[in-house]
Amino acid sequence: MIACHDITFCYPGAETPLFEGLTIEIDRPGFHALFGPSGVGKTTLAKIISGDIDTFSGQVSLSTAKPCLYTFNRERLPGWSPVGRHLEKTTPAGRGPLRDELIEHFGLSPLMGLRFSQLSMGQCNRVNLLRYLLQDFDILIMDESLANVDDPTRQTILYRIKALFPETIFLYISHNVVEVARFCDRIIVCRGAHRAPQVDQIRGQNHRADQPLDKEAMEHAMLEIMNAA
Ligand SMILES: Nc1ncnc2c1ncn2[C@@H]1O[C@H](COP(=O)(O)OP(=O)(O)OP(=O)(O)O)[C@@H](O)[C@H]1O
Repeated sequence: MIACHDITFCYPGAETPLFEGLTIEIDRPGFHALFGPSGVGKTTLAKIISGDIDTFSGQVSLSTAKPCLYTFNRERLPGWSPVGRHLEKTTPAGRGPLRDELIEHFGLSPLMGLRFSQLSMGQCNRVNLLRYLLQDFDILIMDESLANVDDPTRQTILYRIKALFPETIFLYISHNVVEVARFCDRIIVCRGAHRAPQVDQIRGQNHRADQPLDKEAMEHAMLEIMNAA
């Protein structure tokens, strides 16, 4: 459903390519991760998949009917606008009930009367992610979208997204090894163009709120991810 084949990409002026003949595949819906050290190219790969960067060689094929959206933390929001009114104005037709459910589960109800300029970074990031979840998409890339959000709230949000969108592909970029091992199905570990293989794929716990958590398997996945990175 996401297939990147033989991708080579170099930023203009850079001495070495960021990716050289990189191939990755995600063949089923669910919650997957892009993981790896800072600067290894996760955001760049996300932008190649979403179509924001098109100056690469190789092929990207997305076999989905609806678009692939890319969202990141610190996205620009209309600072002067009251949050509730902005969400009402931008909610697509028929998505009001989903919006209201997400507002409640993302812990945003008390903020609806405030302006964006009055929100914390973590509050802005939650509202921004919610705006994307109301759109039409088959793939959503979440680039550190829950940065500055406390762990219990992140957990609630991730469980809710997984329950509400079982047929969608999420590509979750995060530096939190515990989180990706727990919530994600496949973890694509980016290792850099100079290493072979450039990426490794690890199975996570893909945990849902109504399941028991296999802590031993999760710790094993965390070790595998750390060793691969
Ligand atoms: N527009 C750009 N022009 C030139 N180089 C860039 C550009 N954007 C990113 N880079 C470089 O490409 C490399 C990969 O950046 P990228 O943002 O994809 O990494 P990342 O893995 O997402 O990092 P982080 O985890 O810190 O967000 C870095 O060395 C960065 O300096």
